[in-house]
Amino acid sequence: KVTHEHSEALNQRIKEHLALLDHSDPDANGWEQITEDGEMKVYRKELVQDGLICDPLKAVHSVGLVTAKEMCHYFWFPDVRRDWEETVDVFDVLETLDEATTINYQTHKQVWPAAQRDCLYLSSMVKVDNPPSVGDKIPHDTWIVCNFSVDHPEANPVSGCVRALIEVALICQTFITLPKDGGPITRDCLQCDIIYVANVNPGGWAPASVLRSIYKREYPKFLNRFTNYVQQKTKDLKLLF
Ligand SMILES: CCCCCc1ccc(-c2ccc(S(=O)(=O)CCO)cc2)cc1/C=C\c1ccccn1
Repeated sequence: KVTHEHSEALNQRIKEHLALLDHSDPDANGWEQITEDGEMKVYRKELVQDGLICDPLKAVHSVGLVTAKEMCHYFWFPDVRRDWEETVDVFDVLETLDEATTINYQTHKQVWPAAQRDCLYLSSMVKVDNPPSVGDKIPHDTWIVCNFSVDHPEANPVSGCVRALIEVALICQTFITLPKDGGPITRDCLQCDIIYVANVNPGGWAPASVLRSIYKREYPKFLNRFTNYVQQKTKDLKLLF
């Protein structure tokens, strides 16, 4: 459905990201694993565009105790962004397009000797109906958050920042193991499978070594910190489907 000027672009990106649900073996297709931490595996591809390091990043993870909607809600919800984001300085919502879509402006902490980066992007949370089912596991529900760079007349960029361009998706699926005793579904029955992809164009020169070490260090940290945050935030709340 078209509700705002970016609806078409959003729907197109969601379609492309859902192709990831075919769980094509990340170890294939040229993905190089850079981290493994329990259920979390982080992959990258080496990609240079116009002399800039634009390595695609993909992470797969599976966490208990939370639903796909909870994971996507806390990833999308602007009011809690500072609770789990630690590389962001300035964060503003420039426009709210609908109850699940905002346009955000943020700056990232400068990493010497590169110039500071900022991002101006649309962020939308969408429930996926009839997702492609994979193997024999049937997901209870599938949610996606898409963050992608857009222009906006009201952006008041922090001077000195280089505009980074992002294409990010967080896809979450809830799997439920019904309790043996036929009792109610509790958080112990939940498993949330996560696919996170991030394509960041730094928008201008930065040393390859600096960029690649930032990504190798920061993505696993962010995924661990964010998933722990959601488990803590939801542990005494009603399950949100
Ligand atoms: C010289 C430094 C160039 C890189 C700067 C940078 C650009 C973009 C981004 C970034 C990373 C994740 C998203 S998101 O997943 O949409 C969540 C919303 O914030 C949006 C933007 C980060 C960072 C810099 C650091 C960095 C890199 C990974 C992970 C964490 N921090």
